[in-house]
Amino acid sequence: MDSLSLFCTGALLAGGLYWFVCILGPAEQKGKRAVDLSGGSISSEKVQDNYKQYWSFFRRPKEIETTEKVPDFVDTFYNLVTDIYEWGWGQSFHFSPSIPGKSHRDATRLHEEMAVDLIDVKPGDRILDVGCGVGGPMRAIAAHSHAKVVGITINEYQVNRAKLHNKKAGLDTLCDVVCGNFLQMPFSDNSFDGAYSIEATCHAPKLEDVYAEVFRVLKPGALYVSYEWVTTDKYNGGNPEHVEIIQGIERGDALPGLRSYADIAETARKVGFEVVKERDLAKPPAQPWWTRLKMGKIAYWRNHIVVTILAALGIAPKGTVDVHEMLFKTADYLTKGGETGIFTPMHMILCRKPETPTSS
Ligand SMILES: C=C(CC[C@@H](C)[C@H]1CC[C@H]2C3=CC[C@H]4[C@H](C)[C@@H](O)CC[C@]4(C)[C@H]3CC[C@]12C)C(C)C
Ligand SMILES: C[S@@+](CC[C@H](N)C(=O)[O-])C[C@H]1O[C@@H](n2cnc3c(N)ncnc32)[C@H](O)[C@@H]1O
Repeated sequence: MDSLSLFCTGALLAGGLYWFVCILGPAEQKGKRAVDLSGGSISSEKVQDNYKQYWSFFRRPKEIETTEKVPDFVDTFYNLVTDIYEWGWGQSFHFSPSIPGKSHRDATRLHEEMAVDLIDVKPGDRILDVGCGVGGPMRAIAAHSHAKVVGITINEYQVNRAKLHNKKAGLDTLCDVVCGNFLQMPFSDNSFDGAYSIEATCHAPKLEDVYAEVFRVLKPGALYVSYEWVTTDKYNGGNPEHVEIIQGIERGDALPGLRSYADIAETARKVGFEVVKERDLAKPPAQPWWTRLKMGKIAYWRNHIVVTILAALGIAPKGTVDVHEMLFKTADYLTKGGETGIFTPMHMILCRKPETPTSS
């Protein structure tokens, strides 16, 4: 090979590698790098076992129905997926409607700001983020509203990630994060001026339990908004294809059982809330939320190769490949859920805690 063809081959290889890693690269450029993928709070050698344990819950559905076991199962799930989510999606672990001409990052931020705008918050108010993840929404909401946000998550690894991100963003004076169970929150009665939950309460085995806790900690007159994962009126439990899609979503997202849209307002009223507004934010004119999942398909293949190589080299924990594969399949089920219209991740409910207690 003469030196010119050697140079051209080298340049092509380098260009290809650059395209593969950087241009095709992760959805979120800042934050997690592939070489830092971990099993959250699970030690590297136990990731594979924990993944098997996660699946064993679904072989014994009764276990998932047992309320006390669910938070542990959800905690294990988030140890397994948090780094992959951050690496491939960003710091906000939720969907948002696509907005023509806007980036995913902007569409995500607008969806988060809408939540805080709905609960009518003033600068300096103390508000609660129920199921806060690594705090993407919390930071957008604090920066937009100047309210003080307290987030709660069951996963200790997420608490540490969220605190680190808050500090880096210079928002640690406005944002605080607590490790705890939203079914039994470590906060006093009547202590928050508002609350929101973004795609998190779907992990509660009984929605009533988490709504009752939010009701307890809110001040009278305060508002709570939630974006719920639900099946829509198009879902037909007698259709095997529908059942397969919904089961696929439940298994790949640590859900003890998806609820119907019709259960949400009923549950809110049952715990004492007044329902101010309820709407599926995915309905037209909103643009599809699942296009981002579909568009990322080539990057997911690239990620699969990267994860396989890193696990083979012992850089990523064994088991990361299985977790990644599970998410890959989940993305397909979610897309089908969106395309058929039987599922929405953004059924919005806005509730108020009455000024005076209602007699039951
Ligand atoms: C609200 C929840 C999480 C919603 C979403 C943030 C996540 C649901 C499915 C996830 C993903 C699927 C495919 C992954 C891909 C194979 C990988 O290469 C990069 C990360 C993914 C895109 C990942 C990112 C987060 C999701 C979109 C639930 C849990 C209640
Ligand atoms: C899909 S993530 C959404 C996170 C965040 N709202 C966002 O949009 O980025 C769901 C969150 O709910 C939290 N969660 C689930 N069950 C919980 C429980 N019982 N108590 C506290 N947090 C819980 C998870 O730990 C995770 O942080």
